Amino acid sequence: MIFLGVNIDHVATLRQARGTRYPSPIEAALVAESAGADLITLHLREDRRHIQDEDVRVMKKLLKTRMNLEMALTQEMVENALAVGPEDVCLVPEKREELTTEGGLDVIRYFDAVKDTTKVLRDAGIRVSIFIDADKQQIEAARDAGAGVIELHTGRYADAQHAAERDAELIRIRDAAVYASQLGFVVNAGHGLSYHNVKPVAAIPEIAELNIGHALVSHALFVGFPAAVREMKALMIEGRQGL
Ligand SMILES: CC(=O)[C@@H](O)[C@H](O)COP(=O)(O)O
Ligand SMILES: NCC(=O)COP(=O)(O)O
Repeated sequence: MIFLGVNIDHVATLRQARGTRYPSPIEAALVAESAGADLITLHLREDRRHIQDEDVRVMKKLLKTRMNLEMALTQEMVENALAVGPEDVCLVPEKREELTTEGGLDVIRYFDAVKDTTKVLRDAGIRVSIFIDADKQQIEAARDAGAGVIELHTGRYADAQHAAERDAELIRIRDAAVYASQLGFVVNAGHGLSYHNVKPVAAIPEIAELNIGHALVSHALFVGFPAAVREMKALMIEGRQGL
C-alpha cells in the first residue's frame, strides 16, 4: 500500500494571483479526497504567498482524511499548529527568496530547535515528520530529535537533467528509505514528483506516502482535479506493483 498526499498549495497560488476567492484550495482538497487522495498536504509559508491561515483553519474542520501541515521551524508556526491541531506536521526549511523548497531541513544544524519543536508537537498529539535530504546523518539526527516520520526530498531526482544523475539520485533515495525504515521510521517522499517520474519512487517498498502537488495541480488544469488525482494514484499503484 502506498498513500497519496495531494498538496493543494498551487490552487491557492492561482487564487492569490488576483486576490479572488476562487479557485478554492478547500474545494480542491475535498474533491481530491473524493477522487482517492489519502491525505491533504498544505504549506503555510511565513510569507503567505499561497495558503492562508484561514485555509488551514477551515480545511481542518472539513477534511475527511487527514491534514499534513507543512511549516517552518518558527514559534509562530508552532503556535498555529497547536491551535489548529493537524494530524501531521512536516517541518520544512523556508527562505523567503526561494521559488520553492530547495532542499531538506538541516536537522544537524538546527538540532536543538528541531528536538524542542518535535516534543511540543508530539506532546499535543501531532505526528511529526521532518523533510530531509536522503542523507544518513540527517536521518540519524531526525531520530535523535524524536521524529517518527521523515519525508525524503526528491527534488534532485526530479530535476536531474541526465539519466545517470537521475538513476544515482533514485539509488540515494532508495538506500535512505531502507536505512530509515530499519531505524523504525515511517518513510515518505516528495517534491517535484510528476506523472513521468513517480513510478520508480513508488516502487520503493519502504516508502509509505508520496506528497505531490505542483505537477498534479498543473495536470488538473487540463483533465480536471478528480482525473488528475485518480491518474496519479493509479501510476503509484502500478509503480508499487512493478508494472
Ligand atoms: C516541502 C516541499 O517540497 C513542498 O511540499 C513545499 O510545499 C514546496 O513549497 P511550495 O508549495 O511553496 O512550492
Ligand atoms: N512535500 C512535497 C509536497 O508536498 C509537494 O511538492 P510538489 O509536488 O509541489 O513539488
